[in-house]
Amino acid sequence: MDSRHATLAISVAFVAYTWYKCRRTSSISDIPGPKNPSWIYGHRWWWQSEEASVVEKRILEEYGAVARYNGSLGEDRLFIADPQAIYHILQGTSYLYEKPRVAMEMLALVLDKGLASVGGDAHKRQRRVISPAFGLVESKALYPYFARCANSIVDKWHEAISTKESEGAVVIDVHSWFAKATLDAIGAGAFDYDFGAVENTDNKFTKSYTNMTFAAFGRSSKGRLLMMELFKWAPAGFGTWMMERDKRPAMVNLRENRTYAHEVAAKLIEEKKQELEGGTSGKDLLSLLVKANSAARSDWRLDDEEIVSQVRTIMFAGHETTAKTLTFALWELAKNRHVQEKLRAEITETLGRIRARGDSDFAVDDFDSMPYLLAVGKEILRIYPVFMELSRTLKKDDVLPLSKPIVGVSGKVYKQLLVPAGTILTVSLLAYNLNKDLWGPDAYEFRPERWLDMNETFESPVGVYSNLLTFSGGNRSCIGWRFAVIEMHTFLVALVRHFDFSLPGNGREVRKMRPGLITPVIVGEEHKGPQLLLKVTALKNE
Ligand code: HEM
Repeated sequence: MDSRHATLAISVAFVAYTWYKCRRTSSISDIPGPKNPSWIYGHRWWWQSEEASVVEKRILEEYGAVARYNGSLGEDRLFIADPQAIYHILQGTSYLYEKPRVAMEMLALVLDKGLASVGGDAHKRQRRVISPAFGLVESKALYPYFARCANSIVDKWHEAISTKESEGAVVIDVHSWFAKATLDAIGAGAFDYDFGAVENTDNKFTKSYTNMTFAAFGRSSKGRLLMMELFKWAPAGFGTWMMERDKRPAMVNLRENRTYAHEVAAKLIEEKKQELEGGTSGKDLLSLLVKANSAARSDWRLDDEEIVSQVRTIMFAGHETTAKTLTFALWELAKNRHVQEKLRAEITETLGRIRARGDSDFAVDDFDSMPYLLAVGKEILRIYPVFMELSRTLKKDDVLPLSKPIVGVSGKVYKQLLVPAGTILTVSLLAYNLNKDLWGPDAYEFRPERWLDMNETFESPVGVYSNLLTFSGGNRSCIGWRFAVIEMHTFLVALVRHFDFSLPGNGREVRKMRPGLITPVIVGEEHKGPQLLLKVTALKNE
C-alpha cells in the first residue's frame, strides 16, 4: 500500500468513526455531567486517580443519580446510581446490558470459561447448575470451616502479642492477614482444602494470589489506560493477544497463577468425583457442585474444563473481596470505638446465653439473634462495596426508566432516557449505597444504628442483600453473597471477642485506592501495595 492509499484509508476510518460516534452519542449528550477534562482520556484518568467515593460523591452532589461522563476519544457514557434505572439494567433476563466484550476477554484470560467470564445462554446454563450449591442451608453448613480459619488468625495474633517485647499489644497490617485468612476460608469452605496460607505464607500458590489485582491494576499509567480503552475498537481477541505478551511482573504472575490454579482445581475435582463415586461426598461447595452437576439434565451439564473454571472463578471472586471488606470493618471499629464496645457487649451477652444453654461456642444461627452484629455488617457493606462499579454495554437501543426526572443541558425534562445501542454504562454500586435519597441525609456517615431503626421491607429491592448493591442484583449478582456474609460475621465475632482494635497513632494516613477493588494503602507507601495498620490488644476476658 503506498502512502496515498494509507492516508485515504485512515481518512475514511476517521470519518466513519466520527459519524458512528455522533450518531451513537446524540441522545445522551444532553444529560448533565462533569466537563470533559481531556478528549483523549475523558474522565477515566481522573476517576481512577481519585480516592474511592470522591468521584461518586461529587457526581451525586452536583448532578444527581444519573449523569453523563466521558470515556476516551470524547465518547459519552452514563453514570447510574438511580434505583429504577439500575433495577431495569440488572433485573432483565435477556442480557441486554452485558459486560463489555473487552472486560469479558480480560476475565477469560484469568478464568477461562467460568461464570464471571461467559455471557448469554452459557451463563444462564452455568448459573442454573451452580446456584443450588450456594443456597442458605448450604452456606450455613460452611460455618465450621470459617470458624476454624477465624480461630487460626486469633491464635496467630495471640502468639504475636504474647512475646515479652509486645507488652500486650502489637501493630499489625490487618490487610495482609485477611488476604491469607480469606484464601484459607475459600479453600476450606469452597473445596474442603487447606491452602495453609496463614501458616505458610511462602508457598508459591499463596504468594501468587496475594494482592493480585493491585499488582496488575494498581499502578496504571495514562498510556496503559488508553490502550485498554482502545482495545474495544480492535478485533475480538486482540486485547487478550496483547495481554498474553505483557512482560510486566504482575502480568507474568497473573499468567503463572492461572497455571497453578488450574493444576490445583483439576486435582480437587478429581478427588471430589472419587468421593462422590465412593458415597462419601462432603458439604463443601465443590462437592455440592460436582454432585449437582452429575444430577443435572445432560444438556445443562458442565464439562470438566468448565468445572475447573468455576473453581478458579470462586478463588478469584471470593478471596480479595472478602479480605478487603474485613479490613475496612476493623478500621471502622478502630475509628468508632463506641460501635466496637457495643458490638463486644452483644458478643459477651450472647456468649452468656450460649453457655447457659450448655454449649461452649457460637453456632451459625446465633448470629441471627445478634441485631447489632447484623447492623454493623450491613453498614460496612454499605459504605465499602469493595467491588465499586459494574461496567455494562447496551446491546440494542433501549428506554431506561428513571426514579426522578432529569433536566437536560438544553432545559428539556427527561422522565426516561432513550439510550442507543453500544452505550457504555457505569452502574455505581458505591454511589447507590451512598445515595441520600435512599439512605437519608447522613448517608455518607458510618452509623450502624440506622439499620436498627429501619423498616427493611423493600418493595422492589435492587440488590440481593438488604437492598444494598454491594453484591449487585439480578442474573449476574454475586452468587457467593451468603458465603461472604457468614464468613464476615464469623471473623468479626471471633476477633472482636478476643482483641481490642485502635488506630496505631503513628499519623500515617490511609487512602482508599481504586484498582478494581477499594484498596487501602498508606500515603507515601503506595509502592508497598495494600496495607492497613491497626494496634491490636489482647483482651483478658476469656
Ligand atoms: C464481600 C465479599 C464479596 C463482594 C463485595 C462481592 C461482590 C460481587 C459483585 C458486585 C459481583 C458482580 C460482578 C459483575 O457483575 O461484574 C460478584 C459476582 C460474583 N461473585 Fe462475589 N462478592 C463477594 C464475595 C464472593 C464470594 C465469597 C464468592 C464465592 C464463594 C463470590 C463469587 C462470585 C461469583 C462466582 C460471581 C460471578 C457471578 C455471575 O457472573 O453470575 N463472591 N460478586
